[in-house]
Formats: sequence, structure tokens, C-alpha cells
Amino acid sequence: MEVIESLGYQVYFDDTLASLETFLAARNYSKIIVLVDTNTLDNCLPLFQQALPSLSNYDVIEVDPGEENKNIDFCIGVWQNMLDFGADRHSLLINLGGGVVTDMGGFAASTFKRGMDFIQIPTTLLSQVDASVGGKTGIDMGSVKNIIGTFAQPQAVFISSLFLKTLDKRQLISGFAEVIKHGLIFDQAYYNQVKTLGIDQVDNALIKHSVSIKNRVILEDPKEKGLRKILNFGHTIGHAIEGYSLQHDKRPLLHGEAIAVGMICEGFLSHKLNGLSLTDLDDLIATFRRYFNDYSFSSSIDTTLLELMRNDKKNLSNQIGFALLDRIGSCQYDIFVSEEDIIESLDFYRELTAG
Ligand SMILES: NC(=O)c1ccc[n+]([C@@H]2O[C@H](COP(=O)([O-])OP(=O)(O)OC[C@H]3O[C@@H](n4cnc5c(N)ncnc54)[C@H](O)[C@@H]3O)[C@@H](O)[C@H]2O)c1
Ligand SMILES: O=C(O)C(=O)C[C@@H](O)[C@H](O)[C@H](O)COP(=O)(O)O
Ligand SMILES: [Zn+2]
Repeated sequence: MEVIESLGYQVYFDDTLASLETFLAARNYSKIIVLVDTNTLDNCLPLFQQALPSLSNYDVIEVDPGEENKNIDFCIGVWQNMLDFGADRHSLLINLGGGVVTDMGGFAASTFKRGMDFIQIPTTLLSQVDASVGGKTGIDMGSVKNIIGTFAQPQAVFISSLFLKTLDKRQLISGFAEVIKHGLIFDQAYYNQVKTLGIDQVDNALIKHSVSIKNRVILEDPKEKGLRKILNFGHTIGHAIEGYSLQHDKRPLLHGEAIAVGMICEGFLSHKLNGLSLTDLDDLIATFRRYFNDYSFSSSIDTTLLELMRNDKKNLSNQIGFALLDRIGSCQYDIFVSEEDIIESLDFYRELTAG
């Protein structure tokens, strides 16, 4: 078992979940509630139960799966269930699921009775390498991603790669977008290592390396006043595309798929405005196109996408904020980009992927 020290809590890499048993034994929670979605109820709760045979007295809250349910209505359902189960400030919420469960569960716990303890047991690659660590919690409103939320740290994070065995390939690749992002913004050698990996080559060492990159950034800037914004590379445009797709596409893009589009567009902006070489841009594009299908969207939605970008949390005084690369492995933040340049980056993506 390996451990990373994060913001006052530990991230355990522990396929046995023995560390969770020790964690619970050392605390005297008045009540334990496990939040799952329908898929993690079927696929992950049995593994959780097997690993913790001594834990029998807990309640389960189940929500429908998927981004379309990461909203206030489902959150009210979670709060209501916690009330019904008699949760108090000395209770623990265990979020057992992907980023939707860890984001929404973290938000529900951090606001319930002004805050109760929660732990994260991420069960997707995306939530293991990114969403479960760092304390960003939240929900969407319509097409606007993560617009209501808190910074609230879990009491601990328990990562077991065994959960990934039931995850489908599309979800694994979606999570891989954040892995590639970690290399692009912080670690060129890591980027070079991961950019040709097969998705079946994802292992504990890779998950731990990604978490350690994210952790170094958040330790320096827990509340995203500065450096932490680099973790948002690809997200100004990616979140707008994700939010749009969620409301309009029959089969909406997943988070990682949308930010892969965003990272190509923001790669273009990095080249145009922040000194990223053409060689690095071409490399970035080839990497994302190796793993991700092209997304087709017409210029008629550009005004809607810009409207969504006007809600980005990195914005300042009506200027749309970006984190952009100057080379692979290095990223700057607080770069404000004109709407003309943003549209040029969307045109660039469309031309790149046309035909
Ligand atoms: N807080 C953060 O720092 C942060 C970072 C990155 C992403 N996010 C958020 O995370 C969310 C995306 O997370 P995600 O990709 O994990 O999506 P998700 O939670 O929707 O999970 C993806 C799908 O996999 C299913 N699933 C989960 N674990 C499974 C398993 N082990 N076996 C089989 N099926 C399983 C889920 O039910 C769901 O259908 C987005 O809302 C994004 O905004 C947050
Ligand atoms: O942890 C962070 O900080 C990130 O930006 C990680 C992102 O991958 C993640 O998608 C996050 O939820 C985006 O946050 P937001 O503040 O842009 O909503
Ligand atoms: Zn993300």
C-alpha cells in the first residue's frame, strides 16, 4: 500500500481497502452512509462489502448515473435521504463512484448541517486520477458545469484499481484525457511516456503519478487563486462543449472527451498566443486524435459556446480566462483571450477534423 499526503488528509493506494477498515476503526462515526449510483451499486458495492466484512451497519443512497443527474434535484434527494436516515454532524458519507458521485456527494456532505465528514472511494479512472483529490465539489445548472459548489476536503481518499475492471473502454479513455493533461501542464517526460500507451496499460503506478502531479499543484494553491488554474487547461472551451453536448446530443460527450476537444482548441490558442511551438502543437493534436474520435459541431453554435464560456470561473471583469501551454510540460494561467481568437480556435478544430 502507498500513501500520498494531501491537504490534511491521506490518499491511499490500496487494492485491499484494508486502510479503510483501519480508518473507520479509528473513528467513532454516529452513522455511515454510502452514496452510489446504479452502476456502482451493482459493480462496486459488492467489492466494498467484501473488503469490509466487519462493516454491516450502514445505509445506502442510490442515485441515477451520469452527468445529467449531477444537479440540484438529485442533490436534494441526497440531502433528503440523509435527513431520513438521521445523519448528524458526526456522521460520515462515503462516496463510492465516479466523478459525478464524488463531486455531488462531496457537495451534499459539505453543505449538510453546514458540513459533515466525507471520504472518496473513486471507481472510474477519471475520478481516481483527478476528481476525488483536491476538494472541488459541485453540481451543474443546465449546461453550466460545476457552477454551484464548495472547496471541501475529504477526510481521506481510497483508490483501488480493482474497481476499474468493470469500467468500459469509453470511460477509461475519457479518464485518460486528464492523465494526458497532467503530462501536458506539468511533466513532459510523463506526457512522452503516456502518449502512446494502450488503455489496457493503465496501472497503479500511472494513477499514482497523475495524483502526485495534481497533489503538488493543489498543495501550493488549494483554492485556485493562481497555480491551480493550470489544472483547468482545456476546460474553458471543453466545459462549454460538454455543457452544450449534454443538453443537445443524443449521446452526449463524456467529460474527458469534451476536454480533449478543449485541449486541441486551447493548444491552438497556446500556439497563437503563448509561444507553444508548432511541433508541440502537432504532437498534442496527434495524441488526442489517437485516443479520441473527432467531435462535429457547426459554427452556428459558437455564440452559445461563448455564452457558456462567459460563466467560466477563471474569468475576470468580463474577460474569458484560460490556462495555456508555452511548451509541453509547462503551463501559464490568467491569460485572457478575445472572442475572435476563441472562435478562430473553434474554426481551427473544425478545419482539422473536416472530411
Ligand atoms: N472535482 C474535480 O476536481 C473533478 C475533476 C475532474 C472531473 N470532475 C467531474 O467528474 C465528472 C466525471 O466523472 P466520471 O468520468 O467518473 O463520470 P461518472 O461519475 O458519470 O462515471 C462514469 C460512468 O461509469 C459508471 N461507473 C463508475 N464506476 C464504475 C465501475 N467501477 N464499473 C462500472 N461502471 C462504473 C458510472 O455509473 C457512470 O455511468 C464530471 O462531472 C466532471 O466535471 C471533477
Ligand atoms: O482540480 C482542479 O482544479 C481542476 O480544474 C480539475 C479539472 O479536471 C476538473 O474538471 C474540475 O472539476 C474543473 O473545475 P472547474 O472549477 O472548472 O469547475
Ligand atoms: Zn476535468
